[in-house]
Amino acid sequence: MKIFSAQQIYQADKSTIQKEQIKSDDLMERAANQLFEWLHSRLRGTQVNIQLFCGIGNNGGDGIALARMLHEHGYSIKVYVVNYSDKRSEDFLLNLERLKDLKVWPDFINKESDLPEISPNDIVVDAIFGIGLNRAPDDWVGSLIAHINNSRAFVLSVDVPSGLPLDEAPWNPDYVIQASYVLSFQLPKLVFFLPKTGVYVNQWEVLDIGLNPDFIANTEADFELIGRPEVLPLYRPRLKFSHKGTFGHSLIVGGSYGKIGAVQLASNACLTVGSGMVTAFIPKCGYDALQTAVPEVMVLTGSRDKYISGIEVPFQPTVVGIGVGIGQDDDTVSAFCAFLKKNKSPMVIDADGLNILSQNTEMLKDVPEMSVLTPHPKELERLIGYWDSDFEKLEKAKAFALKHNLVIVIKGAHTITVYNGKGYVNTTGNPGMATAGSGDVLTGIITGLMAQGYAPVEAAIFGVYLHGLAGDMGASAKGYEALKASVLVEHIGNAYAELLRQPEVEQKETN
Ligand SMILES: NC(=O)C1=CN([C@@H]2O[C@H](COP(=O)(O)OP(=O)(O)OC[C@H]3O[C@@H](n4cnc5c(N)ncnc54)[C@H](O)[C@@H]3O)[C@@H](O)[C@H]2O)[C@@H](O)CC1
Ligand SMILES: Nc1ncnc2c1ncn2[C@@H]1O[C@H](COP(=O)(O)OP(=O)(O)O)[C@@H](O)[C@H]1O
Ligand SMILES: [K+]
Repeated sequence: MKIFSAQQIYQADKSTIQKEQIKSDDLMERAANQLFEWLHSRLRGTQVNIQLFCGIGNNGGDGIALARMLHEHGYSIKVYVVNYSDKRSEDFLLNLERLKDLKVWPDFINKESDLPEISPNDIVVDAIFGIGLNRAPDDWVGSLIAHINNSRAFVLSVDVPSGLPLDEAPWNPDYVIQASYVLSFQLPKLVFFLPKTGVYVNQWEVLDIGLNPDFIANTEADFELIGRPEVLPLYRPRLKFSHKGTFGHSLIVGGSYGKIGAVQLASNACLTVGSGMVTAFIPKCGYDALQTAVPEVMVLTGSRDKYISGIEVPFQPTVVGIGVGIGQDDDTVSAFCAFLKKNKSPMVIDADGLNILSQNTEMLKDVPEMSVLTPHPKELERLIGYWDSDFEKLEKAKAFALKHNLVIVIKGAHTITVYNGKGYVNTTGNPGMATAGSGDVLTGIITGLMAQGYAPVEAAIFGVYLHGLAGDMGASAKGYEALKASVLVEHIGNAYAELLRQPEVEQKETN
């Protein structure tokens, strides 16, 4: 699903109005109808107090129109107009008149007003600011927002949590609605998925208000949300007469004394995701352990006992995954540097492999184009420098990826794969995956997919999704706390099965 900027959403609104020859308040009516249906189908007339806080723009207009529909269906409502500006939108004013026609009189909240009482049992509808927010809310509006947040009521935000700008960090983190649920129009917003702004969104859902589908299809978006529909077409089915050579020979280079497990996890994941063959290159100390732990993986060792030195392999791997548990010993840095100069295979680079690159930036020119780098935020910062906001982070990562023609996988709750000026936002995974070694598993997965012929950016997008799905299935079986990285590997097969599962309706039809 595409993720549009605020500007693109306004253009989509405009093109819909033109194409369908409707008025902008018709679109607002549609939006409010969708909001109403969502709420009504859940409440089914339950007598709960619904307090609607409406701004004076179109987001407020949505709230006022929703208030009318709730009132007409007998709900107990209280409407407040948050009067933060005298530049009221036409559709807001139109809907305010329609509400007054029903003899519903909103209270106006101004600078001087007392904050209304909100019970934890109330439902709050937050329609103060939408995507038009372009400067810091006044302090009195911020205080109202903080008051709503402190009420412990269920807060339903219209389109976006009020106070959250779409393209920069909030001016004051306390002046943003902490939404229990966000009903967002047509397309999800990038801020829902970024670490600093996603915290304001507990749950979200998109409401289809029928914006011009041609416009959406033909407009290039900087970001895309990656769910099952986006991932399924990337899957490469296995053919009957294929053999292990068809699915590539992966080389995993890594490990050091005390960190051989990282290679075990990565090579096991690489094999489990379907690489035809996997060879691990490790320091001598790990030989017995790795051969015992994963007998299917072939093992080569360097000349030193505890660290990798002189990476010599007697074959040309299809793909190389390098860096997990590798450390930063001087010999290892030299070995990595020499290996980069002679290596001809595409690469996946992780962990200390990335840290070595950050400290020896001249090595970057030898990294094969289209390689996949998989940094967590700290590793990314070492690579591209400090950022002030998630938005700056993404811009810098995009520029770095473009400059070196690389794929960068920024790991996190919503891992974002950046390539060729675009960002692909993952939707699978859970906090149980915040555990040692889960990144090593991802390195193995992406390497193993590239070995099977997935293009690097596809391997990254598909791999991140599958890794998260394995995490979700692992968490269902074990719970968050007990989810270890090895459990992720165990669930790779289930994740494939889940991805390829026929939807239930189709199954019924074929039975
Ligand atoms: N345009 C359309 O056709 C549709 C718009 N819809 C709604 O319209 C919203 C956007 O509406 P608007 O563009 O009116 O913007 P908002 O309702 O988000 O904001 C209202 C206005 O306040 C001003 N403003 C921004 N920051 C402020 C601040 N800190 N203090 C005081 N004033 C400030 C801006 O000039 C802005 O236009 C969407 O989020 C959505 O809820 C929906 O009704 C669907 C259809
Ligand atoms: N809260 C979370 N929700 C979803 N996925 C997470 C979360 N925390 C971590 N992950 C995932 O777990 C992996 C952690 O990788 P990394 O930080 O490299 O760990 P390690 O170095 O221990 O292997 C990443 O793929 C990341 O996306
Ligand atoms: K809102």
